[in-house]
Amino acid sequence: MTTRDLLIAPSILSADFGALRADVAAAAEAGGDWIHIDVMDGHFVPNISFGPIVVQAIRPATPKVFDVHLMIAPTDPYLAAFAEAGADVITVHVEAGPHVHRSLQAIRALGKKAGVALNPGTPAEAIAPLLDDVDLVLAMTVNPGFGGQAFIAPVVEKIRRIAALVGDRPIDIEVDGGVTPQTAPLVVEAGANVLVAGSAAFKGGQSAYAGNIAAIRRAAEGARG
Ligand SMILES: O=C(CO)[C@@H](O)[C@H](O)COP(=O)(O)O
Repeated sequence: MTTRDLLIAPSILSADFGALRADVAAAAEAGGDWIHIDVMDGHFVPNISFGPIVVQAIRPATPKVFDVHLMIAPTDPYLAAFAEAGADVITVHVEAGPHVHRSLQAIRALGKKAGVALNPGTPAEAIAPLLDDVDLVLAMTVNPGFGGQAFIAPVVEKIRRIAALVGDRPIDIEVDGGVTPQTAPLVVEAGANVLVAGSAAFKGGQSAYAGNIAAIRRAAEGARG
């Protein structure tokens, strides 16, 4: 995985759960660079999605990077299971527990890329003590738990501060929530390079995925100059 390349990561929360492996394959073939996988526990966020056995079940769909976003607390008892299931990047929330360094170091010890996510209300400065332990920072532009929510525009300035804190370190800056061809240029201009898109990628059925992903990429590339 190359850092700071522009990457589009379809979020399978908006996929067809009745045919999930085939829909993941379709999103990858349609041009998704990473596959974004939202894990929710009904405790850290008010929704429940799936666990490591589903990640394992869809792993054969594509060799592309599986970007697993854990919206669960606690995280540490489950890290090894997600690594074994086929995650390539594992992201934990800074708000999910008091020992985030321990979680990030455990992810790297499992041979995986370590990400830290920030809810919209968490200041950018929360990443400052973590920069030596992360490969990715995920800025949520919705409160996590559901697809199809409205983009929280004030987070764009926070992304700019995250980019300044990251500097030239090889750390990806990912944005998730309400990403569309309209909002993608805003977050890319602020410094993001990995764009997660759920409803905007999966709308219209499989025949539309390639056009949906290309539209987000085109809009984002325009903002990179
Ligand atoms: O993590 C989440 C929601 O908690 C996201 O990954 C959503 O799946 C994004 O969906 P859209 O806002 O793009 O529809």
